[in-house]
Amino acid sequence: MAEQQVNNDQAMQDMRLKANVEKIKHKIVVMSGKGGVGKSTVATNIAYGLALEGKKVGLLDADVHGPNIPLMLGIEGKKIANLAEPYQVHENLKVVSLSFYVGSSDDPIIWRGPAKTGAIKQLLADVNWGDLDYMVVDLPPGTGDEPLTIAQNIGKVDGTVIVTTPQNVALLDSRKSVKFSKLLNMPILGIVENMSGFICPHCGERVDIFKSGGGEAAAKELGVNFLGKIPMDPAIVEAGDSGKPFIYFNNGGIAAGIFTGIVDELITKSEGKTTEKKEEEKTGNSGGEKIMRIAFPTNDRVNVEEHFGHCKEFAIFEVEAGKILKTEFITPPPHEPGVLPKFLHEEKVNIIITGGMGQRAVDIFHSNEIDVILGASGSMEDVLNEYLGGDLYSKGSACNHDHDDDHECNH
Ligand SMILES: Nc1ncnc2c1ncn2[C@@H]1O[C@H](COP(=O)(O)OP(=O)(O)OP(=O)(O)O)[C@@H](O)[C@H]1O
Repeated sequence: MAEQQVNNDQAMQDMRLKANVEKIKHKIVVMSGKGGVGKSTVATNIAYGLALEGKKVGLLDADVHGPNIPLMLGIEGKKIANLAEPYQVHENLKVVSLSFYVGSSDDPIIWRGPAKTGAIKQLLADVNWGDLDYMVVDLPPGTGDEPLTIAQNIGKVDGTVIVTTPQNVALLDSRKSVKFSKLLNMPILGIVENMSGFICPHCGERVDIFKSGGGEAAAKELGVNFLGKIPMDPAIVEAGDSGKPFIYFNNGGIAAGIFTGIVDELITKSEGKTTEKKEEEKTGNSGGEKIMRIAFPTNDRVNVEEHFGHCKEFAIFEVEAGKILKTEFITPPPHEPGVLPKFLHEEKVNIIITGGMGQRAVDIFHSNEIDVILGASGSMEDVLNEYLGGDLYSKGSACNHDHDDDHECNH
């Protein structure tokens, strides 16, 4: 009799769970081969980024042993009045963490497999998630009970995001997650290489403290998509500790741009289309396509000259909808502070791509409505194709000496 009651209860829970997950359009599962690689940071920023794009999002912190998400969202230790209601941290973002249901946040959670499985199923079945565009699930590291429970109960998943670090062991760490995703029929949305290089807070330049590119190489070798390299940025820790995710502050820096790019790619992959807002950002125009004029300093008409202030000429590529309409070479006036930004503004240039430049010069270009991309070297054609393919981002100054035009970083 008692056994039948248990079976009935389980069947009822399965029905509620199914009804709940059917109301969620897209599901993204964030996982990693090992701990401490920034999985929760990536999951939180993805969820918040989707919410900022106007999507209705639920973030499920399924990391039974180290639920960090409440800390990152400033709701650590908050008591939930009604345990069936998720915590609303933004008008578009609801959060549920296992930490809501245990005593102190300092208490270690020691649960065995069946208890973990039961708790996660309950969060899916009995929390009032409502209609959602996305559910983002932050899994504990590895491939244990929790990932299995999620994969078996959440229904069709858009895919997994695998977070790793830049070192060589990334391949080893990612392999298990890739295998696990494939075994459970979860498509892989891509690998994120986190803590990849360090962004100098003084000049914004990227320094590769550890090795770089492990995650990217792992993606290549495992034949899966690479979503991007997120640098180590002190602002990410500060944001995490302040209770608002990094993407919320979007400081216009490299890491913020990469996070936003990842969110964008996930939307494209999940929904098969780019957001209208992003299209506008790409074209700079809410109507038709905008013609862009992209300038490179050059001395030989082939390669990018790293020092924009001392180039013989500027190559200007006129581009529309990713196609080069024309190329011209113009001779600049003698270099004096402020002269070249004004000159290029008059030439209707929108973007300058070069090797190095001081912050003061960058600011003057910005005040002349010209975007600056730094760290470029080699053939202009390759760099332009990288830019048009969306793979080029500003890496800070490419040169490692002080610029006469006020590059002041002394790291
Ligand atoms: N790109 C980054 N730059 C600087 N700090 C970062 C970055 N990514 C994560 N961190 C910091 O590293 C710490 C660990 O990150 P996080 O909790 O996201 O890792 P995790 O992989 O989820 O860990 P766990 O194994 O406990 O689940 C946090 O303090 C976070 O703020």
